[in-house]
Amino acid sequence: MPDSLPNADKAAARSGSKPVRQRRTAFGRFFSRIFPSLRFEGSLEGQFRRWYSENVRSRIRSVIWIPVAALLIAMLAGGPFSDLRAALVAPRDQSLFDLMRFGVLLPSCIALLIATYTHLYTRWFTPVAQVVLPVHALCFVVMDAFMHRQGYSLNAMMPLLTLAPYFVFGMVQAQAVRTVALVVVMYALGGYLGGLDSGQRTFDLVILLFAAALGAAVHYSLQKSVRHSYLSTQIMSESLNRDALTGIHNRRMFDEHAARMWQQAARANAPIALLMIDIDHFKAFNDYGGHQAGDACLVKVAGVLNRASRRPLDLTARYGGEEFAILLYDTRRDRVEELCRELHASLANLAIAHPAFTDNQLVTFSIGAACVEPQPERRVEGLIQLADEALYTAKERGRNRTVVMDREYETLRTGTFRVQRRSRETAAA
Ligand SMILES: Nc1nc2c(ncn2[C@@H]2O[C@H](COP(=O)(O)OP(=O)(O)OP(=O)(O)O)[C@@H](O)[C@H]2O)c(=O)[nH]1
Repeated sequence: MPDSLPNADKAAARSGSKPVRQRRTAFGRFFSRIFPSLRFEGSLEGQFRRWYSENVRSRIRSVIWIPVAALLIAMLAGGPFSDLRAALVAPRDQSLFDLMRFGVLLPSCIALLIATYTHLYTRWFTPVAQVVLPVHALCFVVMDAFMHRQGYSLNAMMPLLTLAPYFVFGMVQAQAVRTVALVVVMYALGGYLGGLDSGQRTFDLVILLFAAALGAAVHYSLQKSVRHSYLSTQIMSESLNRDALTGIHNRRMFDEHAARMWQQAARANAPIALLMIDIDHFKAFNDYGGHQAGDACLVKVAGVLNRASRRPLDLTARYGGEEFAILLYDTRRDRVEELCRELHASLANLAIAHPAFTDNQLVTFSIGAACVEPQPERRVEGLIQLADEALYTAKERGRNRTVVMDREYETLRTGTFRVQRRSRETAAA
């Protein structure tokens, strides 16, 4: 898919529908040239947002504690410390003021704070904060107008509230800009309804818009660098788990995934299957066709095998050299046998000629499959050993075939197969 396509067109191309032409104004085109969209393609954007919001969770929590603590102190000061309150904030009619502070600001801050400690945070925090912050803006401007009439000013709170969506609440650029726009609209509306002096209102709005624009520019460049480092970390960890030649998962990923799947299956009483696949006579392929042709053959075989692991928990990996492994979760013997037949047929369809044979013989592979129900007292090494033994048997029986083992697992003793294999090799020699 060409990189020059806009995101919407790429998504449309993937889904097979007609591309949606985005109509942009000249200003929109000019703006997007200066600030290109930071959004990632497809599911990566969702992954990034989840990662980012988890990353800023504790920071958000610590910051919300500040207004919660301040408002709780102010509330206490209204009871046993009323003289102190009179000395600090002295509006004569407290009822509206207290309604805003203790009826709206304090409960909503506490709700947000609690959310940061629970599982609700992931799904609900940002949408709720996008509503709560403009409501706070409305409260502040009403309090502002009230304080003005009393001869006090609260203006400093508004620029802080305008910057909070960018730098405190862990929102991505579009969410923060939408929230800040609402904060400014609420301020203008609240200031008008609250009867704030029009000169003061205009001055405050200019300050707010300035803070909003400055915040957006700084947030944009911060987001750019955060996204950049996220992407490099993602690419690095992906390449750590991928085989450089074939692009499928590598041995390292296989080992990690096998151990995790084993534990999961033991907990869920689910059967799992491991297929070990080894290309037949591959040394001869290299010797006659050359290493480059051998590499190309490995890539094609990996492509065939990779199609076998479509479900989320299944995995195809290059186990080493010309050997591959497929792990299948919750899969029984009959399905394994069917899948192995399909794999042999798919490879035959590719019709890769074997250069070592003159009679048009094609490249084939042998499959050793192990089907077991993991038990806590057993280890995943037993599964690998059983599949390995099945593969060895398939080779021994003439190659280009599948051998499935399952009951042997009951009597499996780690290490014994290798001993048996060696003694068989000695007897054959
Ligand atoms: N081209 C290429 N060859 C590789 C690669 N990794 C391993 N090999 C070759 O794979 C061959 C494996 O040969 P053997 O283990 O003797 O097995 P075989 O010839 O396939 O014999 P059987 O498995 O018994 O059918 C060796 O010649 C390795 O050099 C690779 O990345 N590229």
